[in-house]
Amino acid sequence: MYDIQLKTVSKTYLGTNEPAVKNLSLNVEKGSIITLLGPSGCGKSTTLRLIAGFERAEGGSISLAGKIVSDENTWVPPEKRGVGMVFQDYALFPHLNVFDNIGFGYKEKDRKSRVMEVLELVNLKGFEKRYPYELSGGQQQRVALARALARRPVVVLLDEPFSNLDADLRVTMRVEVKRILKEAGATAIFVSHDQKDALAISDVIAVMKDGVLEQIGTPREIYRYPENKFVASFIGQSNIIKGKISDDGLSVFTNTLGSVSCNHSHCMCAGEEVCISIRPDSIIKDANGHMEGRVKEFTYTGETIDAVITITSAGEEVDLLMHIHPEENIKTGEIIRFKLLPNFVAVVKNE
Ligand SMILES: Nc1ncnc2c1ncn2[C@@H]1O[C@H](COP(=O)(O)OP(=O)(O)OP(=O)(O)O)[C@@H](O)[C@H]1O
Repeated sequence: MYDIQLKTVSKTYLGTNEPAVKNLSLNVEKGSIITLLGPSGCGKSTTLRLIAGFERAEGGSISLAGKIVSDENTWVPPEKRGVGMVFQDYALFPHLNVFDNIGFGYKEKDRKSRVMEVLELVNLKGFEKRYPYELSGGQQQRVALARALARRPVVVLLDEPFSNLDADLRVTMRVEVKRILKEAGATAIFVSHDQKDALAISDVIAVMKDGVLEQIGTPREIYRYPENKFVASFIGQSNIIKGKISDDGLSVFTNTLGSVSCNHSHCMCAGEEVCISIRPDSIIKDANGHMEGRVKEFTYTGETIDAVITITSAGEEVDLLMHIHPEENIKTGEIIRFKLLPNFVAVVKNE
């Protein structure tokens, strides 16, 4: 059962020529967390606003919990859609304490017990009398989430909820927000331009570009089998190299790396011009490796050494980014031998 269904939804803002969202179709299963991921201006927030009812689509239909809330004949206003929103700046009422922020607009008989229930869910029991200015960023975000969940919404929409948090807290809150949403059994859509947030929190990632859905899949599918160059480069680091599918269809011939075995996620024909996406972790430094490259530059990050090596073959040069164990000592100009592991080598469309 889908809690959220978008069918060929489009939206063009007044005074603009290009649609912000073009023919977008999306199904979100009940209880799952999906992230709309993409660069600035790709239409993520517009999609969220269309679902919430803050914007009106000019085509297509939107259903929440099986009921149409927007199509050419139907318009359900935002307050009747059963949507809980968490904004980037949390949008808490500064003059209300935590209890009243969470219970704001909630008029059911169980107000007190419901507020206490969600306070417990977000680990803020004992904070009910504090005001937003007396809370840390992470605590404010928990209050915003508790407020969104209090009314038992059909779906929770979160617009860049981690962007105001510092790096450490961001990592903690990813785990915490996921736990809270899962415990509440909520169906949620996140909007993010941060691939790490998306990989960590989502059951499904929908990658967008220029108002169009480029690829949708689990974090593993998206990372391992990117369908095109944009997705490969946007999610994680990737080396993109041109090549041609071999006659048996099992590998790709490249000028610089020779024949490379790949994970084929898409049907490719022998002789087809493609690209391969090689994740840096697939390039393994190995004294017995059958390929070699010269270290062009490197950066020590603590967890790894990010090294760019130049491979020269048949008069062609290509730079590859690889990860080297941080205990290793490498020098610029040094020749290192390596091998390629096929795990994170994927064939992507050459477009
Ligand atoms: N109210 C508006 N009027 C006109 N154009 C708009 C309006 N809101 C957004 N746009 C345009 O629609 C496109 C999509 O914007 P949107 O805010 O959905 O992108 P986004 O992916 O959420 O970006 P960001 O990550 O920067 O928030 C952009 O080109 C933007 O300039």
